[in-house]
Amino acid sequence: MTLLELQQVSKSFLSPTSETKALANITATIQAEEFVSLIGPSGCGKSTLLSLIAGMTQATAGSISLYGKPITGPSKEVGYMLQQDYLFPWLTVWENIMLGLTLQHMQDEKHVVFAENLLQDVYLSDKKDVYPDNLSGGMKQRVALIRMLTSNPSLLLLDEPFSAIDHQTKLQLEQTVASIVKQHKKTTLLVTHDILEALAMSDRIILLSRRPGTIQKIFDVPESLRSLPPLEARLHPDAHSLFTVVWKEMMQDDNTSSISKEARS
Ligand SMILES: Nc1ncnc2c1ncn2[C@@H]1O[C@H](COP(=O)(O)OP(=O)(O)OP(=O)(O)O)[C@@H](O)[C@H]1O
Repeated sequence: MTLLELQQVSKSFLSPTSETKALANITATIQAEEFVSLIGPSGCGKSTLLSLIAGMTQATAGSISLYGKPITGPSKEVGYMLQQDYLFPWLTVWENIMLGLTLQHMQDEKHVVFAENLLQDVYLSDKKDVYPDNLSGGMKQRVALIRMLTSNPSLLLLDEPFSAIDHQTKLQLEQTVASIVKQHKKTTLLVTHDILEALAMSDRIILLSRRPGTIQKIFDVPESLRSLPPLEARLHPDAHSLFTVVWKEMMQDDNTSSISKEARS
């Protein structure tokens, strides 16, 4: 079943003196319960695409629909999580989580119990009354994850949620996200710069070209990786051979990006 459909989506940012073409003619569909990663060189429009799907900005051309209905603004059906947690420092963990529900008028018993269970799943029940300043970066991201999940959105948009934390915590969080997404049958679109992370977590990987971002290539992740938890998938030989394939494709388009400069230096 198709959950998300993008038809010829383009986005330009206009200023009085210039126009930045961020995305051009993006056409793609994402099926319910699919996990898709979005990769591509810096500035190719990955975050812009997520904010369009989240209904935070409007496309310049084309259409985006969720369950066949056009996206016209933010919706309860779509959860959005960024690199930084944006927890309110003057609220406790539990108050931060409840705020999300209150703002969406969803503070009923069913959702409160759901939030309590999720908090338990990520081993943070004992941190309910703690303020964010007393949490590690990984804990803050887990709270932000639960805050997003409590309203039970169908589609999760994750914009580099693991990039601001240390490597060990990132690997643990990948495991947590993968298991929650599977257990709760979510559809997920993840923006990442980490090709191995994309291979370890996804069913498909969409590679965007450099700006204006167009779909350069879509990779199907083989069952040998999809059947494994991310930590094991990262270590599988297929992940390493596919890494090379994806990397080469990325470099074909992008001889001027910071990544290729780094690789050549
Ligand atoms: N609000 C805005 N106003 C003007 N230009 C913008 C705006 N948001 C993004 N852009 C531009 O659009 C292009 C795409 O930006 P975007 O942040 O989507 O890229 P990205 O692929 O997510 O980059 P990165 O991987 O570095 O996070 C960039 O050139 C950026 O400067």
